[in-house]
Amino acid sequence: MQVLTRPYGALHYRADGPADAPAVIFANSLGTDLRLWDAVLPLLPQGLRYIRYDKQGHGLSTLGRGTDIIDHADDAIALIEALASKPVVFVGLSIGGLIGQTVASRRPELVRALALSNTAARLGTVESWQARIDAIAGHGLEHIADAVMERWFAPAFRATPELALWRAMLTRTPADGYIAACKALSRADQTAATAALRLPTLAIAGDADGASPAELVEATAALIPGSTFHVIPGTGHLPCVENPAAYAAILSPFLRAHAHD
Ligand SMILES: O=C(O)CC1=CCC(=O)O1
Repeated sequence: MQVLTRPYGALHYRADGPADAPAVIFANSLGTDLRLWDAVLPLLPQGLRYIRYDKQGHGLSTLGRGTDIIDHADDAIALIEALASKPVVFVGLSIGGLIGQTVASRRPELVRALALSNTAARLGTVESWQARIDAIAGHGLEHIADAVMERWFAPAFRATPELALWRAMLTRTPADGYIAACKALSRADQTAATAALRLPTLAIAGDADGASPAELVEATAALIPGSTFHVIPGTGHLPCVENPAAYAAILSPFLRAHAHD
């Protein structure tokens, strides 16, 4: 078990690949843990150091404050500083993408390239996040789980037995950790900061994504000059789970082009 000590507690991470290799860090979405990347990692280029972690208040990581996107960016910065000797490629999905945008704008010297998956510079509204917080505070995560599955996955994947595992991952997320991240999402607006980013950027969307529709992902990518944008057909919010081969086919050339000096 790999752990980074933080001022508020412990961050659970996993690093695979040679310790001295160029590093790629993965930040996952609301209600998921680092297993989000299990299916796609074996399909990515060998010889890189792949670092993934449970956001604070998710998976095995303890919760600090976590109600501001900067709290989460500070965790990612601490991981990069502890584990990587050179700038990393940052791959962020959904809130993980907002964390990546925040790290790239606050500490540009740490990020050499950015992969923005199923994310945007702003996700949802203050009202929609408050409604979700109220629902969970009143009835728990089970109450919202079916609606979340409809945003996470396209109908074909929702018909598979694997759906139950992802639903369990969501409902087992600590409610306080989930609510803290919802508060961070409700406040986060990276639009101006992301428009000032100048680094190689790849954006990935799913055409059945009910949380960050493809047009929204494309609009965020368009803020960064030179970015490229890809849609994976037949996938929802978590295409690295639904179609890892297609996801790796898009991400791998980007890593080969940008992970090395
Ligand atoms: O749960 C959802 O609606 C999907 C999602 C929104 C932000 C995030 O990280 O996941």
